[in-house]
Amino acid sequence: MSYITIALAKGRLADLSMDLLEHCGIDCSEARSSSRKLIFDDDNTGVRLILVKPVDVPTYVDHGAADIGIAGSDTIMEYGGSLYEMLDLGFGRCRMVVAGPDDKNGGIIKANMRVATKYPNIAADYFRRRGQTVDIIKLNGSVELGPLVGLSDVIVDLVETGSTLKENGLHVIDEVCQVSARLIVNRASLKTKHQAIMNIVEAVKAFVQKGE
Ligand SMILES: Nc1ncnc2c1ncn2[C@@H]1O[C@H](COP(=O)(O)OP(=O)(O)OP(=O)(O)O)[C@@H](O)[C@H]1O
Ligand SMILES: O=P(O)(O)OC[C@H]1O[C@H](OP(=O)(O)OP(=O)(O)O)[C@H](O)[C@@H]1O
Repeated sequence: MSYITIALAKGRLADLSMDLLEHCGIDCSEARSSSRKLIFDDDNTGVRLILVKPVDVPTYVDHGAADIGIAGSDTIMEYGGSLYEMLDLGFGRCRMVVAGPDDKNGGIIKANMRVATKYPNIAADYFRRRGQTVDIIKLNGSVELGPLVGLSDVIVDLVETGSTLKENGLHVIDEVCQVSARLIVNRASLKTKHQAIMNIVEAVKAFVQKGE
């Protein structure tokens, strides 16, 4: 059987992504309940789900190992590549910000600042557009530690409730962009499996629009 493969992010987007697909008739029950398995076939719909690290969803889709992916716009933007971004799914909403120990007025922005971030491409692009030379330090988590231990002057990271910043004495200096989950499609798959992919895209779109 030739499946349509959908890459889903493990972690905080997983449940909402599976809710969405289940509303579109795709069985996610095994993917929800299984602990270590990574690949799940629904023979009724011809959909294969694969579970990957959130940051890797664009990689699987860009290389054609998945036809469709659901990922945060932060990871899609950071990856770059030539993916089709088909839908804003409206969940996983947060903001990408520059934050530091001083607020807007005090935090601005000395020459040759050190910027800690999980998003080196987005951060570099933001400061390049401001005409500012910075030193980017790539981290993989707990980014808020950077300014607290003298690793960096500021961070570029996600803020949702603001409690991580607050509990670490950091303030938003500027917003880089809004973030939400997106449905992405491999360029070649959209040509070679057009109808099957558009059936899924249209079903997801109808469900998302109903919730708006
Ligand atoms: N408060 C938040 N913090 C981080 N990401 C959020 C938040 N709210 C929504 N998101 C979205 O959820 C996506 C996945 O986040 P998640 O924390 O599951 O993965 P991750 O940060 O890559 O973690 P890990 O490295 O532990 O796998 C992010 O890329 C972002 O689009
Ligand atoms: O504004 P808040 O609601 O506090 O959410 C923001 C925090 O959540 C994310 O971290 P995550 O939980 O993914 O952990 P990480 O440090 O390992 O990236 C993000 O990187 C912030 O640290």
